[in-house]
Amino acid sequence: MGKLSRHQHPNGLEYLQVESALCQARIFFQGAQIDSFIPTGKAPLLWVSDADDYSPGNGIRGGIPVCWPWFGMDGRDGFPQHGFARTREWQLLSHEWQGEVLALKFGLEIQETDRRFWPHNTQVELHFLLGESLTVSLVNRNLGQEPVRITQALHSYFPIVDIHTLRATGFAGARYIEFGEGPYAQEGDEVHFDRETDRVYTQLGPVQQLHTTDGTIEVSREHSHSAVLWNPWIDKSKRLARFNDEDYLTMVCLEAANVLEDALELAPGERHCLTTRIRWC
Ligand SMILES: O=P(O)(O)OC[C@H]1O[C@H](O)[C@H](O)[C@@H](O)[C@@H]1O
Repeated sequence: MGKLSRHQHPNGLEYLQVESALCQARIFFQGAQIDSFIPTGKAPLLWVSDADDYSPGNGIRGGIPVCWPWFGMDGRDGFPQHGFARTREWQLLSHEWQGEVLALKFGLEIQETDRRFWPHNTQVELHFLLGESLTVSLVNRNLGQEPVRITQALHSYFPIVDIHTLRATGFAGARYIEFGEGPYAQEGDEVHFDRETDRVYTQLGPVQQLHTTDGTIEVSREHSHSAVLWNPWIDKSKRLARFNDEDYLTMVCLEAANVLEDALELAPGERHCLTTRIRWC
């Protein structure tokens, strides 16, 4: 059995450290945000900016921020981009070793001050399976009497060595909206990067690959037909908080989502589980 321990970052945030025969991982209570996952004998599977100081109240620039209960801008005054879940404290509900695989469950209690953003009676949990691969599930339950609409994403940041040589595959047949325009039909199966890319894909198949010079990362999704593919390129990198000007060279985001026509419409009593699985292959 591996080891699970609780620590505090020098700047205040508390986190869980996981060490097992299969992997090492670090998960912060703020946002239930994993910022490091290293399968044993392999390179890190998640990217995080060294410009981030892990100060409380900001989402960490890397790993997997949870965008919930809306993705992007809600449009209403004062509603934060990508929802509020990524900057709130989550609670650890359970941990269970399944051999060398660790299962962790976190829950978010909606505070009174957040009721203006989210007056609905829902339950949200984030589940991790930490083994040779990383599986993350965002689980929603509608406990109220009215249908609830949610848009969401597991905003995964990946290390890709060099954006100029990255090939992202698995996009054939999908459609995307970019910078508010489209939908465009995806041409071919592959995406290359030579400019700012901010695509919201729909009708997307369940598995994509990121081919880097260090190996191929496979990203698969369940109960999700949409994903976001993002690299800020040169100009936007200069404007982003907790991000170095050159960081765009070594990261890409491929975010398992339920957005646009793939948004959740949860009927009373309904449960939905968005899952992403990430591994070197
Ligand atoms: O800076 P953040 O609020 O974390 O957002 C980072 C990025 O998230 C998504 O990928 C959006 O599609 C981008 O437009 C946005 O810039």
